[in-house]
Amino acid sequence: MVKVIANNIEMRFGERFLYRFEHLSLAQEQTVHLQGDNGSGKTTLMKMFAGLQAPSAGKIVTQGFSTNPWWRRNPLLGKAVYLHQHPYLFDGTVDYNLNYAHPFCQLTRAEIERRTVHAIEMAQLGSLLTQQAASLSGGERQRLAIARAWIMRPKLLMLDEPTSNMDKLSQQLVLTMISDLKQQGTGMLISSHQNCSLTGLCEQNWLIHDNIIAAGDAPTAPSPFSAAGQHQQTQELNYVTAY
Ligand SMILES: Nc1ncnc2c1ncn2[C@@H]1O[C@H](COP(=O)(O)OP(=O)(O)OP(=O)(O)O)[C@@H](O)[C@H]1O
Repeated sequence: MVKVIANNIEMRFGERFLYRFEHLSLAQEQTVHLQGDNGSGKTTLMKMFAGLQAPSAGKIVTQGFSTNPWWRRNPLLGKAVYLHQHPYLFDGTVDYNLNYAHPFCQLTRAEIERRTVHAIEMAQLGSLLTQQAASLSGGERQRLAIARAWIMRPKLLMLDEPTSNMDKLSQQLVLTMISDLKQQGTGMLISSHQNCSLTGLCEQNWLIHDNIIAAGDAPTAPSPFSAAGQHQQTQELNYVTAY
């Protein structure tokens, strides 16, 4: 079981103090909704859990990942996938972007090919395969980035505002891919300001407020596939920080 554990963390950028917390961890088979106002530090937290940003103080350790190659100093890089709200796509076609990650997948060639065909279907990218990725709409870019991640079947996935700017159809397609990854055991940290189509999948909630991060169970939600999937947060949160 793969796990990232953050202990006694403090995060600031110069004079800008974001938060302190004692302990938070993200493991496979765990799905967390990360909430907070603009600028509260959601992206920063996800980057820390993906090994892309070092905390100002404290320690982030990992469990269960394969040994790190000598040339990669950070044990998290390349193992936990972070998807930005405006995902980075490579110059080239949609097809090229879908195939780009193949050499980094720890799956057999046949399995990768099978998953690629399935991802194209799920994200409805079939008619866009020869189109330049740079010319895709915002929603199509997100679908492509999530399809690319789905093919790799990461152990941990950070999704930064994954459904912002998406219409209902794109949200539904992304929901199908993310639900599928959840069933396959991928641990996920999903950020959004409000409840969205994906938050019904989360069993935990981390809320950034007043420079602390409160962790608690997410309220029981109706199926995210139903029209009433966008539920209200009502449950009280347990504060895990004590500063
Ligand atoms: N590399 C950096 N250098 C300086 N300040 C930064 C850096 N990265 C982020 N910040 C600042 O830290 C704060 C938190 O940024 P972050 O992007 O994590 O917030 P967020 O909760 O994801 O915001 P939003 O909901 O608007 O996307 C912001 O005030 C931002 O300007």
